Formats: sequence, structure tokens, C-alpha cells
Amino acid sequence: MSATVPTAAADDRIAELRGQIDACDTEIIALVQRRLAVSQEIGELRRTAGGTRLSLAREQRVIARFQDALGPEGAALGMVLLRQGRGRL
Ligand SMILES: C=C(O[C@@H]1C=C(C(=O)O)C=C[C@H]1O)C(=O)O
Repeated sequence: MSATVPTAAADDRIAELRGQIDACDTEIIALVQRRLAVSQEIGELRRTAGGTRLSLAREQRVIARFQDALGPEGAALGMVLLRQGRGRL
């Protein structure tokens, strides 16, 4: 016997869960903005100290972390975050 969830109950639960997704997205957006600001500050410090703006070795470690935690799509997400911080190369 399959349990059928009444449509109204399912709709209520979906609305509730979407509220949770919206809350997650709000946090993710704030974290991405914070990450970007930190990354740009590091880039500026390295540039004014006469170094390169990017560190490919560090970027590989960042990507590997996303890959290990989230798989191939995680690696793609890590790449998006790195690209966002690069601005114009
Ligand atoms: C923020 C840094 O500078 C750049 C930006 C990185 C990032 O956004 O994670 C990583 C490496 C660098 O290319 C850093 O060296 O840590």
C-alpha cells in the first residue's frame, strides 16, 4: 500500500522546505560576498608587496577541497568562486 500525501499537505511542506532553501541561499550569498572581499584583500596585499596576484598552488588546494567534499560539481563550484575573485587578469 503506497501512502499518498494529500495535495494541500504536500504544498504546505514544499512551501516550508522552500523557506529553508531560501535561508540557505541567503547564507551562501553572504558567505560568497565575504569570501570575495577576503580574497581581494589578499590579492591586494600580495600585489603591493610586489608578488603575483594569484597563487596557482593555493588554488589547486582550494579546488581539491571542494572536489573531496562535493565531487566533480564541487570542483566546478570552487572554480566559479576562484574566477569571481580574479576580476580582470
Ligand atoms: C586569496 C588568495 O589569492 C588568490 C585567490 C584565491 C582564492 O580566492 O581562494 C586563491 C589563490 C590565489 O590565486 C590566496 O592566495 O589565498
